[in-house]
Amino acid sequence: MSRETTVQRTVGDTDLLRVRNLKTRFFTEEGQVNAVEGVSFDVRDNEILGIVGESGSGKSVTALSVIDLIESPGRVTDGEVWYRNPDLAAEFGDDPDVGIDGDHVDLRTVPKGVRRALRGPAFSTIFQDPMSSFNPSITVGEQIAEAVEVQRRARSNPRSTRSRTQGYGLVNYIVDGLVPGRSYVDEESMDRAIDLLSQVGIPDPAERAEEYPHQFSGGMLQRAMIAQALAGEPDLLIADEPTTALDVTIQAQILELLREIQDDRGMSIVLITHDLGVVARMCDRVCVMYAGEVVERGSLADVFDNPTHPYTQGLLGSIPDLQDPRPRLQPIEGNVPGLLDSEMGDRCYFADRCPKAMVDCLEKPPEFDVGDGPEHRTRCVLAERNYDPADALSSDRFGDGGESE
Ligand SMILES: Nc1ncnc2c1ncn2[C@@H]1O[C@H](COP(=O)(O)OP(=O)(O)OP(=O)(O)O)[C@@H](O)[C@H]1O
Ligand code: NI
Repeated sequence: MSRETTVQRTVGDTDLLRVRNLKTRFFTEEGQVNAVEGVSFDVRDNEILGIVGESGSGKSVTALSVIDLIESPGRVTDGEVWYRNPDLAAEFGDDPDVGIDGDHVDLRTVPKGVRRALRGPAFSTIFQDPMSSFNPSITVGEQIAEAVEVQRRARSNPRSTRSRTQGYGLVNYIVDGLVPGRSYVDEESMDRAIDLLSQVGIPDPAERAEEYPHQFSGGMLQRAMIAQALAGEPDLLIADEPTTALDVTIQAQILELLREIQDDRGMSIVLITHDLGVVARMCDRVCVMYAGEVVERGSLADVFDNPTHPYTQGLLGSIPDLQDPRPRLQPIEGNVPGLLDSEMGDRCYFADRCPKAMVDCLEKPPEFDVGDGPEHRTRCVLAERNYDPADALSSDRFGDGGESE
C-alpha cells in the first residue's frame, strides 16, 4: 500500500499527515485535564519529526490521539487528522460524513474499525519498554510472524481498501482475543519474521526467533520490537522515547538503526523524546511542546539556531554534551502545570516560569510566523515585539498558584 501511495500522490504534496487543532481531554474526578490543547503539525514523507518537551507536556497523549488510542476517561474532543491515502480517499469519496481533501482523508471522520485497521499497515508504534509489546509466553519469532500474517491476509484480500481494512480489523480483533500459547503461524510468515529480525541487526535470527522475550537483552528486545513494528510496512512509525531506558552505547545503536530503516524504506518517523541531543542528531523538523501546546515548531535549524520561545531557549540552554553521560536536562525553574481546565485560564501557559513575561502574556498568544523560514512558528509575543522591562509581569499577577515565591 505504501508504495502505491507514493506513486499516486499529488505532485508536490509531501505531507503524509496533517494534524490540525487537535484537542484531547481527560475527564477525571479532579476535573477536566486539557492534555492536548489545540495541537497542529505536519509529518512529511521521508522525514523524522521530533516532538520534544518536559515530562507531562502532552507528547505521548498527542501521539496516541493521532492513532486513536486514547482510553477512557480520555477523549479526543476536537481537531482533524488528515492522512494521505489515495485508496482510502477514493473509497470514501462519496461519503458525505467523511472529510476528503485531495488524497487526504480526515481520520477523525472515518468509521472506528477502519481507523483501527490502519494500525499496523499505516501507523505503528514503538515504546520505551519493549516488554510491554511482547507476550512473555510466546516466542519472539512467533509474535513477529503473527504481525506479518495479519498483514498478509489483509493484503491478499483483493477487494477495496474499505473491505481490506475491515477484514484486517476483524482478523486483528480475533487475534487479539485469542488465548496465549497458540501456534498457527505458517512457515512463510516465520521466514519473513526471521528476515525482519535480521534486518534490525539481530545476530543468528533463526535461533533467536525461537526464544522468549525474557531471553533477550534490553537492546535486542528493542530491536525485536522495531521488527514487529515493521511487519506491516507502515507509512509512519511513532517512536515514543524509544531509547530512554537504554545505556548510552545501545541508545546510539538503536538511533542509528531507526535512521537506517527510515532511509531504506522511505517511511516517516515521529520521534518523541525529552532529550534534545537525540533531536539534534536525528530529526529534520521539530515541535516543542509545553502544557499541551506546540509552543514552537520549524526545521531543526529554525528551532535550534534561532529559538524564539523562551521555553525553547530554556530547554536549549540546558542541552547536554552528546558525549557527556551526566543528567540530560537542567530543568527550567518551576513546574509543568497540571493542565486542569479550571486552572489553565486564558494566558500564555509558560508565563509564570518565563523570565521575559510581560503584561501581554495574560492573553493567550496565537501561533506567530517567526519570518526567518517558511515554517518557523512560535506561540510567543516576542515574535512580534521586543521584551520591555517596563511591561514585565510580576509573579503576583497569577491568581492560580503559579507564583514561584
Ligand atoms: N489517563 C489519564 N488521566 C488523566 N490525565 C492524564 C492521563 N494520561 C495522561 N494524562 C495527563 O496528560 C498530560 C500529558 O501527558 P503525556 O503523557 O502526554 O506527557 P508526556 O509529554 O508524554 O510526558 P513524559 O515525557 O513523562 O512521557 C499530563 O498532564 C498527564 O497527567
Ligand atoms: Ni510520554
